[in-house]
Order: sequence, then structure tokens, then C-alpha cells
Amino acid sequence: MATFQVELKRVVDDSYPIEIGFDLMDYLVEDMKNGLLGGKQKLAVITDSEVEKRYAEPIAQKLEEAGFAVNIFPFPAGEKSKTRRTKEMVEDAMLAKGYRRDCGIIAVGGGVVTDLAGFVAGTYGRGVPFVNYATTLLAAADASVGGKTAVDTPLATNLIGLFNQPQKVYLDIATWKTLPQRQLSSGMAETIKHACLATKGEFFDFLEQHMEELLALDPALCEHMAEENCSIKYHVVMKDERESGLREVLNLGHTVGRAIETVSDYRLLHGEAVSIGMVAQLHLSCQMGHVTKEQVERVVKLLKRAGLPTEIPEYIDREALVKKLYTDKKVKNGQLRFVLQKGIGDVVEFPDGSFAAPVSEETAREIIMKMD
Ligand SMILES: NC(=O)c1ccc[n+]([C@@H]2O[C@H](COP(=O)([O-])OP(=O)(O)OC[C@H]3O[C@@H](n4cnc5c(N)ncnc54)[C@H](O)[C@@H]3O)[C@@H](O)[C@H]2O)c1
Ligand SMILES: O=C(O)C(=O)C[C@@H](O)[C@H](O)[C@H](O)COP(=O)(O)O
Ligand SMILES: [Zn+2]
Repeated sequence: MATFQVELKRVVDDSYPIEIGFDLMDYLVEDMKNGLLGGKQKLAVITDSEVEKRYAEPIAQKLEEAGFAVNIFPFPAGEKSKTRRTKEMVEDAMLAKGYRRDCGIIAVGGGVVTDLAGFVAGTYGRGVPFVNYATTLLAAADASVGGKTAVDTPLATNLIGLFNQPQKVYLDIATWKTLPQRQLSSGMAETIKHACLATKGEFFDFLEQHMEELLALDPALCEHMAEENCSIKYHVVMKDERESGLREVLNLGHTVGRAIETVSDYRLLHGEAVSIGMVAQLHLSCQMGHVTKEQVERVVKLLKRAGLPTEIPEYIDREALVKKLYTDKKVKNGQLRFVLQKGIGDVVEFPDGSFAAPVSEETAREIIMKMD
């Protein structure tokens, strides 16, 4: 018998910039000309059917004019496309067009596109570089930053994927003007989540003061919101990229949120599901003495003003919802775990340094059954 030790102490610098502003396509092209994505000349623009004409085509055209070889790989818009099947289809289309390891990927779209394209990038030819060009509030607030990439399976969302950081992220606020109101509200759920878990209430106060103006896309206010969202998210990611502890705070509202998203068969958008999940965690946090009834009401009121649901829809089978909670990635040794809000703008940290509380199935069921 012999034992060898393969020493692979890799020092990786995965740092990257995030550009926030209006109409950022020309900046992307300039960056590409200056060697972003390692100077790769063959580029795959991955997008969805709704975003293709408006944003992916102009980006592809500008890149072609700058001398790059570009093809667009679109898939049908919507969460139901975030699957292994779609990933395979995109990959096969890229293979057929001669894309090999010497290519780069540009994800143009919302969170479904950035999650899927980032996953494709992580496995294509064992990994090629990519950038995210976010075109929804939700992707700008959350999905395009932090390197969680994944696809859904019939069992639940995001079960297959990898941590894979982009080379750069562009948050183009100008794209929000074509977003349907329901999608804008969906992005507002992750924004309110951020306000509930960080900045000690400052960001929450801002959202309370300006919700209607934000939904009406006031430019300066939207820019501030985008910057706050981004700053909250990347500061957490910088401290705990692979979710060994602190990053779990970004999962506030997602224990019930992700479960209800699947049980609704995606009738609920991600942010809508998170909104209902936020209400569930608020009830739990209140029951455990971490938030007051008034604070629960304050958050629920803001979610409603953002156009978000705060009640479990009638068509949801609540017992199925309780079972689905076990697909959550925070589950440890079969134990459900919830991130809990502490007042407004903070979360509960436990003495062992963890950020998710063990919660019995009975307690989780009680909360879910009691909710409106
Ligand atoms: N990786 C992460 O950290 C993270 C964080 C939060 C959410 N997510 C994931 O993000 C996804 C939700 O993202 P989403 O809400 O952006 O969904 P999405 O990508 O499906 O976009 C929503 C809809 O808006 C359309 N659209 C996109 N940009 C548009 C624009 N500018 N104008 C008009 N229509 C536009 C899309 O075609 C789609 O129909 C979920 O799959 C969720 O799991 C990931
Ligand atoms: O970035 C994170 O970490 C998050 O948890 C952000 C969430 O808003 C996002 O929905 C994420 O995709 C959820 O991940 P999962 O690990 O619960 O599947
Ligand atoms: Zn989310």
C-alpha cells in the first residue's frame, strides 16, 4: 500500500468589478476591447427570448463592429427554462457553432439567464470566463453578483450548480424601464430582504420613504437603491463566498420562499415567493422574540406597497409546502434551519457563529398553517 499527497494549494484571485449606471453597453464593448475575458475573440451571448431583441442583439452587434466573433444563444424566457435540459441545449448549440475552450460568455438578462449562463461557463470546456449584464432589478439587486450559479430540478430550485464568479458585472438601470411591473416588484422583494438584514434600518427607511418613486423609476433614487443592494450583497460574499456561515444571511426568507416557489409550480415569481417567505420568517422571529409585532407589520406594509404578495395563495397545499422545506440547502443533518431577522436591518447571530436557527418541523408547520 502507498499513500501520496497531491499538494494543490491554489491561491485564486476572483476579484471583479461591478459597474452600476445607465446604458452600459458601450462600456462593456470598451472593456472587451481592453482585454476583459482574457482577450477571447469568440464570444457567446447567452440570453432569453424576451431580452434577445432589446438588449442581447445590440450588444452582439456592437461587439461584432468591434471585431469580435459573436453568436447569440437564446432560450425561452422564464423560470421553467432554468433546467439541465436548457443548459444542454445551449451547450450543444455552442459546440455546433465551433465554440471551444478559447471562448468567453456574456450573460445578458435577468437572474434566470445569469444563473444558467454562469453554470454553463463553469463547465463548458472545464470552464470559460464570463460576464453578467443584468437587465432586471432582481438580477441587479442580487442574482448577478456573488457567483451562485445553478439550475432547477423537478424537486426544487437551484439544486445543481456551482460557485463561479464572473469577470465583471454590469448593472444597467436603463433596462428596468422595459420591465413589466410584476417583475419590478419581484426584484423589490430581494431589495426589501437586503434592507431587513443589513444597515441597521437605514436602507429600510430609504425604501419606506421612496417606494412609489422607486417603482416609478426615479433615476437618482434607483441608482442609490442599486448601489445599496450591491454593497450589502458583495460585502457578505467577500467574507464568506461559499456559504460556510455568514452568507446564509442572504437566504433570509428563502426557506419558505424557495419551497413555495416550487410548490406553486412557478406561478409565483422568485421575488413573490421570497416575499411570502419573508413574512413566514418574520412570524417565526417574532415568536422567538427577535422582532416586535409592530416591526412585522412595518415590513408587511412595505412588501404590500411594493406590489408583493404577503399571504400563502389558496392553491398551495400547505402540507406539501412543509415537506418541501427539506430541499433547503441550509438543512443540516435533517434539521430545518431558518435565518431570523433581528429588529429591522439585522439578523440573529448564534454563539457558535452560525446565522441560521434550528427549527422543528412542528414549529415550521405551525407558522405555515397560521399564516393568512
Ligand atoms: N444567483 C443568485 O445569487 C440569485 C439571487 C437571486 C435570485 N436568483 C435567481 O434569479 C432568478 C429570478 O431572476 P429574475 O427575476 O431576473 O427572472 P428572469 O431572468 O426570468 O427575468 C424575469 C422576466 O423578465 C424578462 N426580462 C428580463 N429583462 C427584461 C427587461 N429589461 N425588460 C423586459 N423584460 C425583461 C425575462 O425575459 C423574464 O421573462 C431565479 O431563478 C432565482 O432563483 C439567483
Ligand atoms: O446569494 C445568496 O447567497 C443568496 O442566497 C441569494 C438568494 O436571493 C438567491 O435566491 C439564491 O439563489 C438562493 O440560493 P440557494 O442556495 O438557497 O438555492
Ligand atoms: Zn433569492
